[in-house]
Amino acid sequence: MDIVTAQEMYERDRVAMEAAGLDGKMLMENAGRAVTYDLLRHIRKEHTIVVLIGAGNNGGDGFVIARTLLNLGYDVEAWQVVPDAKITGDAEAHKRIFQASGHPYRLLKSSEDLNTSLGRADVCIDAMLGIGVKGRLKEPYVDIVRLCNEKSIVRLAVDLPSGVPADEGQEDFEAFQAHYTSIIEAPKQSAFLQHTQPYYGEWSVVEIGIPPKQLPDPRRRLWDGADVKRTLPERDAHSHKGSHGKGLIIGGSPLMPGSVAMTARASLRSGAGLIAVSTDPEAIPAISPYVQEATFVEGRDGGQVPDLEGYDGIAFGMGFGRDSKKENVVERLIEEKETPLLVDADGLYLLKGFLPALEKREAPTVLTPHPGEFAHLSGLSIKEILNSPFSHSKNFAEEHGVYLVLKGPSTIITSPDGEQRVDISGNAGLAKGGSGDVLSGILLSLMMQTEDVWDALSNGCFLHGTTADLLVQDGHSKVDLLASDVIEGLSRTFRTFSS
Ligand SMILES: NC(=O)C1=CN([C@@H]2O[C@H](COP(=O)(O)OP(=O)(O)OC[C@H]3O[C@@H](n4cnc5c(N)ncnc54)[C@H](OP(=O)(O)O)[C@@H]3O)[C@@H](O)[C@H]2O)[C@@H](O)CC1
Ligand SMILES: Nc1ncnc2c1ncn2[C@@H]1O[C@H](COP(=O)(O)OP(=O)(O)O)[C@@H](O)[C@H]1O
Ligand SMILES: [K+]
Repeated sequence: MDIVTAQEMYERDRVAMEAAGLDGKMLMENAGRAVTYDLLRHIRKEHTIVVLIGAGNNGGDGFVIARTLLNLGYDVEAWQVVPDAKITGDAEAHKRIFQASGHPYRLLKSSEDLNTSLGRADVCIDAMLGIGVKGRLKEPYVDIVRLCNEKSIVRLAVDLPSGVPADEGQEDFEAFQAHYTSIIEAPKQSAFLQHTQPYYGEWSVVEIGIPPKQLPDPRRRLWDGADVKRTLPERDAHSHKGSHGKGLIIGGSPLMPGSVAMTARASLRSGAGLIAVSTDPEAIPAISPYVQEATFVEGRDGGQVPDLEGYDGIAFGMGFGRDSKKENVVERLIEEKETPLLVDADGLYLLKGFLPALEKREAPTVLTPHPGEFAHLSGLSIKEILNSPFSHSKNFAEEHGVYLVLKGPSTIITSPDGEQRVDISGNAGLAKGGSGDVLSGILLSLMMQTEDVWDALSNGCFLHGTTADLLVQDGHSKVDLLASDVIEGLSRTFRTFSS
């Protein structure tokens, strides 16, 4: 499923109109009806419903929704919150159809009247502003949004909660706080940002008849279970351990043995053929009982670099420590340019001074920062990153020729040529030390089992988050879930998603 900016959405509407001959009124009818039937999942027959209708095409959708609900016999009060002169174009055409159907609407004169109406209602449908919103809300919307947000009422939004910007990059806004949003045609960037996503509540997307084959590709999409089923490689019946990749994991230290232990175990649970660990010798007794299938390599005494040859993939950095005396390892890893390399955690701190050297690498380089680590690497602030994660990830991945996995509740995976995939699986149970180490192990393993690193990374993020979701649905809670539970839970996820 594509993820779009407001501009890209307008382009889609234009394609539908010009290339396919669907006119704006048809699209609005389709949108309003599709949204109505989607919203009905949250409405009961005995509910009293207020539909709030704004000045643009989002308001036009509102007239279609109000009419459809009234036609179906629901108890609806349609409120036009702007003067008549503001309702123009397709929205005006649908207002006329609404009136011709014999339905009355109320015109907002004072927010007091609306307040009384909202006080009686069970459900409020926000069809005031959509992708056309610019800057902070102006009156009358500010007042209305505040009234709605303070009422104990089911709040449903059409396309976007009014006031939420469609695109990344805007942090100063006030908005309708939806419990559920019915998104038209494609999710907008703001459905995935930490500061805007909570306004959507739960959401899903309705199809409105725009012909998919004619659409420009935004090179930005949601990666879902169907994508995983389609792309996860099958394990060949005639394979041997060498067929599934020999991986090296460099990390861990006497005070942080668990990190590398979990990366190694997650890697093996995700199908890697062989895993070798390079760690401080003092850490080995803590690691080996947890992951008996792994072997250990020599060469971490006194800052030595282990032998890097003969591996199908290397993961570096988890629990490694940030002592700059260990930077020689980073230099050597970058030189090993034909082996795929994943860098996480402390490795990302040590990598910062060597970023320009990354472009010499021939095999894929994968960086898996959370926003704090990405801030360190990029020199941006965490706030800047959270505000515009799509564009900052894209710029960084293109500039340094790397795959960037920017982790968070929505994880954005960017390829060196700037294509982006978003994984929204997972839950707050993963917000715990160790989750990232497990993810690195899964990613290393999947990278070694296919030629397609891009799919491997997307699938790895999805399997990691989905495992946490399945565990929380059955047996665990978000409170008790541990990173090591996710490793053991992978069995079930692989059974579900591999063919
Ligand atoms: N064919 C199509 O295109 C289809 C479109 N569809 C639907 O249309 C929606 C997009 O419609 P849109 O472009 O009319 O924008 P929309 O969000 O309704 O708002 C525009 C109005 O908002 C006002 N306004 C802006 N900022 C403001 C602020 N801060 N505070 C206050 N007011 C502000 C602005 O005022 P102005 O700046 O002009 O004074 C203008 O009057 C889209 O989300 C989807 O729901 C579907 O029906 C499918 C077919
Ligand atoms: N609230 C959340 N919802 C979904 N996934 C989350 C959430 N919090 C964290 N995660 C996931 O958990 C992992 C955390 O990684 P990271 O921050 O590196 O953890 P650590 O370094 O502590 O192991 C990432 O994959 C991230 O996407
Ligand atoms: K809206």
